[in-house]
Amino acid sequence: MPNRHYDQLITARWIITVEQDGVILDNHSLAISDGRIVAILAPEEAAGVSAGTYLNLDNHVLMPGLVNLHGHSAMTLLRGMADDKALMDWLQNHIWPAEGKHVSNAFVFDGALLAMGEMFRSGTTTINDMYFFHAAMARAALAAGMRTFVGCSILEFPTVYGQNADDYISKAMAERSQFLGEELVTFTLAPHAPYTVADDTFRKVITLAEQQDMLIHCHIHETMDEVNSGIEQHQQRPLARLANLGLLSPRLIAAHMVHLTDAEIALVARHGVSIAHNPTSNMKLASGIAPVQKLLAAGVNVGIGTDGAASNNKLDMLSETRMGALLAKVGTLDPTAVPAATAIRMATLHGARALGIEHKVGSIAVGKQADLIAVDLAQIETSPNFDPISHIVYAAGREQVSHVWVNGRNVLRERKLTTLDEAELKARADSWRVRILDN
Ligand SMILES: CSC[C@H]1O[C@@H](n2cnc3c(O)ncnc32)[C@H](O)[C@@H]1O
Ligand SMILES: [Zn+2]
Repeated sequence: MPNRHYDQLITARWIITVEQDGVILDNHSLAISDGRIVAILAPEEAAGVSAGTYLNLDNHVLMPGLVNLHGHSAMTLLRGMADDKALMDWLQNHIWPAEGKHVSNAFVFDGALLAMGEMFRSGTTTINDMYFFHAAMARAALAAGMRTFVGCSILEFPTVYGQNADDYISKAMAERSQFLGEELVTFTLAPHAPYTVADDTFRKVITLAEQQDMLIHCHIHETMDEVNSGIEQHQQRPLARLANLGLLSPRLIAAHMVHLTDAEIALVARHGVSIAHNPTSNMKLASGIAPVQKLLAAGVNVGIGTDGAASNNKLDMLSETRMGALLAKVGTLDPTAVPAATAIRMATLHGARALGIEHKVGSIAVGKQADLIAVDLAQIETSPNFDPISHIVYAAGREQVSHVWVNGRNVLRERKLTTLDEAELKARADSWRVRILDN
């Protein structure tokens, strides 16, 4: 092999590529140039290579960055405000009133930066978000250096951000136009849920998404109440209503999908819908257990999300991956449901596939962007180490995430954020706490 020069050479004790379940590369190196993985080198190949920087991760797993497939980043500022409630009580009596008083450009910017700090420190490199004040969210993404899908919320009723569905849509498209061409930022259309969005609006969203080639991100079948009240109001289950409207397609990311019949699982499989599974939020709001094992068996692309920090209350994709594996087992009484390698694949490649960026991120392969994380396994909590894949899912904590790169840029180094000021993030969060308590 010719003695090539690369920007960075990262050598790790173990590399989990996620290209093939269960495969681990020992003591291999990744050569990175211009933010991309340009070579995966065996020890003897790496010996003669030169690079701008060298990093040896002797006790670490190097793996693709985690893709958080459903979140509301700015809701970090409402963390711990309303716990131990069911979804509708939580939303209508606590969260929506608080959002009505406090959400603004500044709230979204500060809350999103706080979220990104927390997400980097737990190994997330991509967030698929949905909230309000999208330009503030996009500015936060660029400041932090996080790959971000900015979901533009659409509802029928007024909030601090919009008056009605048309207003939400026109604001979304105007804000999107300011960020076209930004590699890290992609806008999506986010009709909130079947119970807050009318048929005509769903039709407009479908047309616009097709015209502008945008993804659609929507909460669907999160609770039994949602399904039952949908039947009362529309004489059909919400998913059937959405299918009749033409919403089901590969551009749809359906968040939650907890309550599904076997026929509905076949329906979403047939239409190529992706699902964002949010195990902790579904447990905490007592929404139920999504039929993940059946969905995977039917060929549905299921990724993992945290939901917002007001319903989780962590933005910790490593822990969420563990929860996804555990909840599948308890939900089916089958310990083989969602094994560790599958859980990792869901948290990485499946998320990337849902977002249409599987060709760029989600696994470690030559040609992909260097969205990577390193997890230090030389800790008491992960000793002894028979199987790094097992440890990533079942034993390691987010405290063990040592390094994170997005597009080859090192945004977390030895657990220190490089693009964000930790003291400033905490100070701003606390000043929001004071403001919220005063009102
Ligand atoms: C359209 S996104 C913003 C909107 O959604 C609310 N929200 C946060 N978490 C959930 C959830 O799990 N189900 C339904 N709605 C949720 C958030 O508070 C915003 O108002
Ligand atoms: Zn949500």
